[in-house]
Amino acid sequence: MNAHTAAAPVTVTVTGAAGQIGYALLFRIASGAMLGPEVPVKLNLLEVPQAVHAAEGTVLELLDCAFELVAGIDVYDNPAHAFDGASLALLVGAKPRGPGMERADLLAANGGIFSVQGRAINDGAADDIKVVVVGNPANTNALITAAHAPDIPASRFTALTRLDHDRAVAQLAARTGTGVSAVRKLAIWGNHSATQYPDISHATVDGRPATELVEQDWIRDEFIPRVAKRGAEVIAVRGGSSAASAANAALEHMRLWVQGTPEGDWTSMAVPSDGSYGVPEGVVSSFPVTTSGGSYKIVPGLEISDFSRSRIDASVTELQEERDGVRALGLI
Ligand SMILES: NC(=O)c1ccc[n+]([C@@H]2O[C@H](COP(=O)([O-])OP(=O)(O)OC[C@H]3O[C@@H](n4cnc5c(N)ncnc54)[C@H](O)[C@@H]3O)[C@@H](O)[C@H]2O)c1
Ligand SMILES: O=C(O)C[C@H](O)C(=O)O
Repeated sequence: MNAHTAAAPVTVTVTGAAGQIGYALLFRIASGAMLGPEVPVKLNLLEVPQAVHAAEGTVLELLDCAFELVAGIDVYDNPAHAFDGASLALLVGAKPRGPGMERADLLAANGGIFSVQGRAINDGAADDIKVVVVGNPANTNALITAAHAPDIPASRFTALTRLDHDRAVAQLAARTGTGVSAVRKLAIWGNHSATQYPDISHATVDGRPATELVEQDWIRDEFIPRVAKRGAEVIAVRGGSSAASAANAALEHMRLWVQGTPEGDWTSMAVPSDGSYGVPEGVVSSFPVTTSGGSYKIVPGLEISDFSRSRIDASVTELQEERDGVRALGLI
């Protein structure tokens, strides 16, 4: 089957389309890297009015690629129009963190964006809508978005921690002198922030337990902080927040959610907790998940060591504080 005989196009809404991540993301979605080579896409791009012109410039380039799978592209500055009929929504548009800023600084600045978009998704998106929030603070922004979409199951509102997952895979592969494809069953728990817990307790490298291949000191003193603070490292070295790697991770998050995780592996997604692993229900926390048939499932029954418990609890406490913060601001 080729693009011309395939099913109806899937409407994909991308916010922040004129930004750095948007520029690294849109061409790959349009090429079929997210939904596969047989699924046409209709792209709805949302921007603030002052950036619509720049987004239209990106559209010119998208058209110049002559991607066979693109069934149409529209640019909007009105969320109600941009989310109309959307099956997939990648909420990227937000103000990024600059040097020296913590994510908490962004809560008030970005929170308002997500309440408006949640309402628009509630009112106009397709029944099968799946949402990933990329804009920071991503977990709490997903919480805000879901809170304003009461007619849609909260489980459809997720946040991006696949970037942290990929960073952790790359660090573990480098340390063990293997390729990234040898690494399985890594997990990111908690918040997409410096408190996150990249966990290799259950990971394997070429089928061997990762914990037998690396030292505990390295895990605690190098691996965890390196992964958890990688966003700040990129900002310091690059002079701007990660863009192409974030776009790649957002695409992978959606690709795996729609197409399923491979047998014998997991991904990490921040999802509204169902109470698993003692994470209070409703808190949007990262977990190891498997996906199949367009649904995800938190990996059940993992043994959690005392060390892991304290790391997970610390990050979840931060998420609860963020939730209290946005509640105090009237955003949920
Ligand atoms: N979760 C992650 O792993 C991760 C990784 C990297 C970056 N981020 C976050 O992603 C976000 C975007 O980063 P970027 O580098 O692309 O930033 P950017 O400043 O280059 O682009 C952001 C774009 O969003 C647009 N925008 C702002 N408000 C909007 C709104 N209400 N509706 C639609 N568009 C809006 C801006 O006009 C801008 O074009 C930031 O919040 C950044 O911190 C998250
Ligand atoms: O850390 C940031 O502010 C950007 C992003 O969330 C990242 O992890 O690279």
